[in-house]
Amino acid sequence: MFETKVTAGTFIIFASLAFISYRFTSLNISSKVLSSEIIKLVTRTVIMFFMYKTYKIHQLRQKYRHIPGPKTNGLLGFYLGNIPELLKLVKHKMVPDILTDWVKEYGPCFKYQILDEVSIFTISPEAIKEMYIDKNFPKHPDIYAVIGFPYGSRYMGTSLVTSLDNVRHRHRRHIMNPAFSRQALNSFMDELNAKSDVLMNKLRNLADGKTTIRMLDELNNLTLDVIAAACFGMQNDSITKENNFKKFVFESLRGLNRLLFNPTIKYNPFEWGYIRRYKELLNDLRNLGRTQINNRIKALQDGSYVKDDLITLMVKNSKEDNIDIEDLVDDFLTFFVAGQETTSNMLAFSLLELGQNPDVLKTLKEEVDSTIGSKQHITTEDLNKLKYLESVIKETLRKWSITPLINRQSAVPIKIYDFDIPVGSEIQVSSYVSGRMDEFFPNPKKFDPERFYNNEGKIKNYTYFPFSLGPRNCIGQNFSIIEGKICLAKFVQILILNLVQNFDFKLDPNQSFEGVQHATINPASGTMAILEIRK
Ligand code: HEM
Repeated sequence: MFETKVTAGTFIIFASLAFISYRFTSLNISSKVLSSEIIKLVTRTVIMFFMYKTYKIHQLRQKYRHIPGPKTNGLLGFYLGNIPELLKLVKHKMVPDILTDWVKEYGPCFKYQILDEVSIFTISPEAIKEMYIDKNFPKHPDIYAVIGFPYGSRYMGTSLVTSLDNVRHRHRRHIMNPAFSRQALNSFMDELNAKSDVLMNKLRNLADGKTTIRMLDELNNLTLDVIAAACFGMQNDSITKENNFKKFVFESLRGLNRLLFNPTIKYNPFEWGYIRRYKELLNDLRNLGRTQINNRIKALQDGSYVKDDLITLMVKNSKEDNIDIEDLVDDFLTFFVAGQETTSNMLAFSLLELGQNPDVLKTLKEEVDSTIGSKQHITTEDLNKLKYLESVIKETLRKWSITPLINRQSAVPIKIYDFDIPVGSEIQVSSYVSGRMDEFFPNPKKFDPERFYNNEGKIKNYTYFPFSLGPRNCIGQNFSIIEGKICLAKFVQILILNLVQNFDFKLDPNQSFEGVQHATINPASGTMAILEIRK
């Protein structure tokens, strides 16, 4: 949002300067007169721009004055909105924690202002249903334009996540859905087991009761390899080796996070070198994606054996759907951005909670021992029986919903509680915030998987939506739950027949047990754990 404003302002000033210089150069006027005239015109342009903005902000504030929200402070607050207090607050808290506090202070539907934009935030289950399911409001352009084209370079482009056109989205989603069907998920079980085994083997060598392991790093490698193999038929082995693909994916996410949290970075000349390198990196990453897609196109043309996986579906349907290779690269990258870090953070938070809640860990181990014992290849049937494990994962996503915020733009007028919401408003919701409301989840700071265990009717609808809702919900949600269950089951499992055993673990007490916000919410210290072979 902020970024768009700065870009528009800069553009207007540069365009005026270019126009003025052109006019005077063509009239052949002396440089002294030219500079004083330029100064006058620039001053007039700036004043007019400023007056125009003042009028627009005044109108905007009038439009939303009936909705409560944090007050803005004086004249500066009129123009900047709530930026000054937000900048103070984010030093100590994540944005979703600030929003949680604001719900308590201003009620379940409130507004806040950032420059000349007002955002509405709500936890209303009825409004969430209306926006995400009944009316399927489109995504709001601000944030998705940045993640589609960070620093003006194509990254996720106009992919399944970033597409603002619901009709186009429906079409593409329809093509990709079969790659995540029940049958398809069954076919991933070999890869999921195999990749988790590689990680467990690596961890066994580090499980000496002394070495502190940053679990998030290890889990990041696992989730990268799993998506690469299951969706795109790539065998990278990032768990045990460094490789360019891993480097490019992780670096590209880091650059995106920097931009999201500091939109002014691209106006800082000291950062231009970094931005140039970042753009080259995106280019290299897209080249790798393009090669992968071209290989599959060729294999299909040659009649070679190919798996009926996501990349095959994408390629096969691209011709008739008028999708070009760059669109395919957008989606290729999107699956890594959307599915890799999210799942590894979910797993790292699960371990962080299990390490702090020994009773939960004990119950989980008992379930894993009694359900799969020392079986090494976990099947779908095994997973279906691991209900407590599933509750552990669901509760992790309640307390630590990985996506901090999602938003929609109201396409028609709606009412949230007693407030009329004007058409075109940006409306934000957050499963993190709803998940921390006492009225929906009593004692919300407590990690309690029982909330989800045999949970028929226990959870109020539309108060828990870590994978979003409706036609634009997460296509990979079942995939990530299965992946999480296999990985956690193997982590705590005792394997007797092969004489290899997995882990007991304790958390390094000298770490933060809080979250930190990037594009996703991560455990602040990355879940530092010391492993021992399970006795
Ligand atoms: C714990 C893990 C995950 C969480 C918490 C999560 C969360 C979400 C959320 C909240 C959205 C909606 C985003 C929005 O409205 O902007 C989303 C969309 C999406 N996710 Fe996930 N996700 C996870 C795992 C995955 C995995 C494993 C994959 C792929 C293998 C994946 C692929 C996608 C895609 C492609 C979309 C866009 C769907 C569409 O608009 O049709 N996600 N995810």
